[in-house]
Amino acid sequence: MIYSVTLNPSIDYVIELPELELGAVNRLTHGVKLPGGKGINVSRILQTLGLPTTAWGFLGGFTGTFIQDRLDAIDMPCDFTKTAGDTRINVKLKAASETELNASGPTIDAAEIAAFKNKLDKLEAGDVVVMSGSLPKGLPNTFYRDLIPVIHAHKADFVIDTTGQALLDTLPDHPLVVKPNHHELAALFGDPEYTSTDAIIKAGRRLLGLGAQHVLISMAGAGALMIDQDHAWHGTVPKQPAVNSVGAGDSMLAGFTGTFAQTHDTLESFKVGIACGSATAFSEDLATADKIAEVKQTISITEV
Ligand SMILES: Nc1ncnc2c1ncn2[C@@H]1O[C@H](COP(=O)(O)OP(=O)(O)OP(=O)(O)O)[C@@H](O)[C@H]1O
Ligand SMILES: O=P(O)(O)OC[C@@]1(O)O[C@H](CO)[C@@H](O)[C@@H]1O
Repeated sequence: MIYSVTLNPSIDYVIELPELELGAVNRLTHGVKLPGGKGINVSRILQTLGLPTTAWGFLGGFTGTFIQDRLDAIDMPCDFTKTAGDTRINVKLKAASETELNASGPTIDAAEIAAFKNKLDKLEAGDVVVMSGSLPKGLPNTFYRDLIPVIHAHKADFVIDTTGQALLDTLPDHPLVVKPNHHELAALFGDPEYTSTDAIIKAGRRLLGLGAQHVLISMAGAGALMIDQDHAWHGTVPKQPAVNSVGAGDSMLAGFTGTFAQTHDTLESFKVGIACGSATAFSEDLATADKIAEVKQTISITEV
């Protein structure tokens, strides 16, 4: 089972207009409300792939009810902890360029935190916990890290989608996979933007040396790299107009983690990860199974 943890879910209100004029009344040409938050996106893709998943996190208020209803409608297994505050609404504005307005979310109180932590008792050996997204108010910055000993005590693996020092701090605990994009990787080691694949691979190997089990480096339209103890591979992505960047990284992480948990086949997991990421980039919402299968056919992987 793969459990996703979304401590700060959101309704993603995706709106479109030809051009945004600040200080004026703007009329939308299109608007859609989606259940969002990085972990929820991970679980949605896992479910699309037919892989077992359960979504954990906090939901509250009318916005929380909306998300729960939308997930129930697709038969997503969920076990959210109820919060007194309203789950946030994030605005994803598509005009000449994409702008995201992410709210801070409700404050979580001590009783709600304790109720959430009790869920971890359900973990079994071989499960994976994917923790991603921002922390709502009320939770300490160490919240994700503090869950790791509990996850390990159940002989389960973990993934934390984070960046910077928070990412480095998790490495000694051997995350199943880390997924920086190439800009985040450069920033991590205080380097300027990398200009060669070799330099990116070298930096990726440093993350392996520090404890990551797999390093997945996404490079948007330039494809992705996968590095493990024995190999480094580059995967191409197909050329199609990208219509959506929201959730592409989550989709990639879901594709890799879910496939690896089932098969322990790094190469196949890498391929599925790229297919899920790119299929979402080419779709208005998260990728469908058909789109993932179509995109997967076009990916080629080479050892580098
Ligand atoms: N323009 C694109 N064309 C094809 N595939 C893309 C494009 N943008 C993203 N992808 C796919 O999605 C994956 C993740 O994208 P990206 O490198 O932007 O990660 P990220 O920065 O974590 O994304 P996010 O915007 O979700 O935070 C890429 O490796 C690729 O497979
Ligand atoms: O504010 P956070 O928690 O960092 O990110 C939240 C978010 O932007 O991430 C997802 C895409 O990755 C969206 O569904 C959601 O709105």
